[in-house]
Amino acid sequence: MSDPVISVEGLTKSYGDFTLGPVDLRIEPGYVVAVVGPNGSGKSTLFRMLMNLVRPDAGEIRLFGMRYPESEVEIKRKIGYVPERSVGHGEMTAAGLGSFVARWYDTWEPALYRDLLGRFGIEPHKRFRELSKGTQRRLSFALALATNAELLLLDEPTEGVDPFARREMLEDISRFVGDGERTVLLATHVIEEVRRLADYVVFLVDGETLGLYEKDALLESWRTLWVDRPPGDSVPGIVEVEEGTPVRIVSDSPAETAYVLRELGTTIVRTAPLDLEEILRHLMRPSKAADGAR
Ligand SMILES: Nc1ncnc2c1ncn2[C@@H]1O[C@H](COP(=O)(O)OP(=O)(O)OP(=O)(O)O)[C@@H](O)[C@H]1O
Repeated sequence: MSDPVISVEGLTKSYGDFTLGPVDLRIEPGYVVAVVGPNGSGKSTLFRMLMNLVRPDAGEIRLFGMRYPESEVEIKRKIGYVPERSVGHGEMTAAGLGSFVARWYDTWEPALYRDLLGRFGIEPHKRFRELSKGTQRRLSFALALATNAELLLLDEPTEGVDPFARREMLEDISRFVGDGERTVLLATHVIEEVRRLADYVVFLVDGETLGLYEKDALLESWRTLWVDRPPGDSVPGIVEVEEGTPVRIVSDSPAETAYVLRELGTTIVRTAPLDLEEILRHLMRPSKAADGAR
């Protein structure tokens, strides 16, 4: 069996009151995995540890079956990284940055880099600091993509980018993973990115992971049901009830919920899938409640 691209076990990192983890994660090649969580939930900290820019307090990271620090160079040559903030690029031009990054990667694609700069409207001889924030973001993205590396670690790559440019970037990511062999870990707040790109979703809330979900299975497993009367406490799977005519129910086990409702003589007027945004809101809720109870 081939090594997972990313394998993380018992990974923790604390900053004062904040603790990330323990995080356990196993990502096989060929998938796009979205890391979703509110501000300050630990997404960038996780990415920095995967890049060995921050040292974990405990736990183990393996990338392509290799470990830091002994295999740092081999690992980094297989990763294209868009950090949350690009540091030290200010005085360099897009052309200069391209030449600099190209030296590190056998897989660097100069034609793809030129094409991306052209499409993004980035003049090769302009300095990084002279570009708008969104354009700087797109340049960082172009640098990561043109590495043609096996793994992309994208930490909110479209932050500050306008909606048209964002759509183009999502298409670029889709093309990148097109052959099914490359892997992408993408931190994002943008539900559209999860919907359009992700095979799996990892939720991070206040440093805790809520597990790895298969996106399509997640979308299938939640439904809204409209019924002719309030459901009562004995009905399984109910996550939310909204009074009205009809009554609106959110269920995370719709088959069981519907079965018991029918047994009780309740009429189900209509059912519909739940959109991803609402599923995320429900999933993130229990951890908040547990926090409040502590
Ligand atoms: N170098 C550091 N020193 C002290 N605290 C830090 C440091 N880096 C991160 N933190 C803290 O760790 C927590 C998680 O931050 P992190 O940047 O990983 O979250 P995030 O999920 O990426 O947030 P956002 O969505 O806002 O980018 C925050 O409370 C942050 O203040």
